[in-house]
Amino acid sequence: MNTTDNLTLHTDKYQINMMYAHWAQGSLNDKAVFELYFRKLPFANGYAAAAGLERVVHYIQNLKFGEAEINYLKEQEEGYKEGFLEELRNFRFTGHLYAVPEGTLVFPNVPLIRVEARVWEAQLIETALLNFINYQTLIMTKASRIKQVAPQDVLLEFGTRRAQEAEAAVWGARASYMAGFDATSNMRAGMMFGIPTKGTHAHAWVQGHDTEEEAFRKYAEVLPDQVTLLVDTYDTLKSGLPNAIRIATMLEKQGKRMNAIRLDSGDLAYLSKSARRMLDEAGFPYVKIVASNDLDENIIFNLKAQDAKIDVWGVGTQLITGGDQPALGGVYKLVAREKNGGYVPVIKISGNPEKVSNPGIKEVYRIINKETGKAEADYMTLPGEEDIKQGKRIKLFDPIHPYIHKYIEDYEAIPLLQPIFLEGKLVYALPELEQIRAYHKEQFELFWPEYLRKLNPEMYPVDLSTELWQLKMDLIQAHQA
Ligand SMILES: Nc1ncnc2c1ncn2[C@@H]1O[C@H](COP(=O)(O)OP(=O)(O)OP(=O)(O)O)[C@@H](O)[C@H]1O
Ligand SMILES: O=P(O)(O)OC[C@H]1O[C@H](OP(=O)(O)OP(=O)(O)O)[C@H](O)[C@@H]1O
Ligand SMILES: O=C(O)c1cccnc1
Repeated sequence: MNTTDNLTLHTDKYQINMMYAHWAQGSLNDKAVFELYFRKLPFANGYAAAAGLERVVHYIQNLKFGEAEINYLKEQEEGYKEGFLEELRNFRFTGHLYAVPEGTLVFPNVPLIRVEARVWEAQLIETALLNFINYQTLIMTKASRIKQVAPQDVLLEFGTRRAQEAEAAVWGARASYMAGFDATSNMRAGMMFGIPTKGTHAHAWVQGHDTEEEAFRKYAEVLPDQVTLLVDTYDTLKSGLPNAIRIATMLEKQGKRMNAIRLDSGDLAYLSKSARRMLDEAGFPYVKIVASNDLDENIIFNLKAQDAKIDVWGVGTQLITGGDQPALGGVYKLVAREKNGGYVPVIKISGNPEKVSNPGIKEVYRIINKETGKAEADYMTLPGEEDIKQGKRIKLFDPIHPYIHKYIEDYEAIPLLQPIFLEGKLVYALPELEQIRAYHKEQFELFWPEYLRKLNPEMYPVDLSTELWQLKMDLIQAHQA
């Protein structure tokens, strides 16, 4: 095996082949503009939470074809010529990259990233950008849904053992934390990102002793300030709880308080209520109840409806894998290309109206109604449009049914895309994780609850300016002709 930390070849072969063809026909320096966006929200949610930018920044900064990469390319059946490989030796990202900050609530068809670069730079990075943004945005959105059903409870990310490999585990842990999870069980994620870490113990600890009580006692002797006992190895109510209560009693004699018990099987509503009663009656109202076992936002919501007495939720598989939706379908599409010294907009036509791309380089604004303080729509324009910059009256209309429209005058237009790299130089100070978490939380204030609810949310409007809409119609017509 040839292991490598260099992600430059973390791309699809067709990107390299297109780069080669651009080199061969002499167009490698032509500029191109690509936008990354998704067309459909995951989990039938009303919003997604943007994530992945930090990983993108590190990736772009470290792009470099080293000798190992060049040698590997030499072995390929395509027979790439030496001149091309020589060009790759000098490769670095020299373009502009704009992005929506991590933690922003985002909606279908809004560009999350815009890349303006030499065509072969822009082409190379497509695969990795989609890989990072699709996964992290998916997991942050899932975590955000879970946070919504248990906003006051403690949420622990337990997914590593079921994650789609190691990098997914740590970046998924980070995405969960940004969405409002309180800690992760993954120590590497804790070390890499400064996320708080938490852990209880496994069934193996109990099975590895002669009795459950002995296992609990030994654990409490070694970690008296961190005692959370897993009570379901043999019989939750008949054995686990009475033994845990013995340990809580022992700890009190030492002037200490047991943290919690953990339930990991059975009817979590019934068991948590029974456990709460037993703990309270024994004089331990402060001992918390942790639950785990294939939880997701729907089960947690249901357990709360059943008045389950659970304070802390450990969520693994269903969070870190996306559960009911294993991938976000974000795409990266060419929207403009250099021709005769300027940019010309391009479009991708499809029989499915939702798949027809929005042409041209676009600015995206979140339109906030000043009277209500709430977001009215996201609004995409072509770069030169002045009305929005001067705060003049704009028309908001549904791009598929344009007769549905209204005008808005008293608004604030917040640009969503921030410059991250300009001419290859990083111009963006990556925010601290805590800042992203706080920013994500604030985002919810901007939206009416109808757009945010977990089940059957209203669709938040994503509109085109009249000029942009007209350009799209003209290009569709031109192609049909
Ligand atoms: N009261 C409840 N209401 C709804 N769902 C519940 C309730 N209690 C547990 N669940 C969920 O139902 C599922 C039960 O799965 P399963 O039958 O595999 O668990 P188990 O047999 O009790 O435990 P295990 O297989 O881990 O020993 C889990 O996803 C769990 O979170
Ligand atoms: O259920 P999740 O949401 O994925 O959370 C993580 C699970 O990992 C551990 O289980 P373990 O690997 O020991 O397997 P088991 O409990 O399913 O037998 C833990 O006890 C949780 O049940
Ligand atoms: O700390 C725990 O209880 C834990 C961690 C990972 C997976 N399951 C449980």
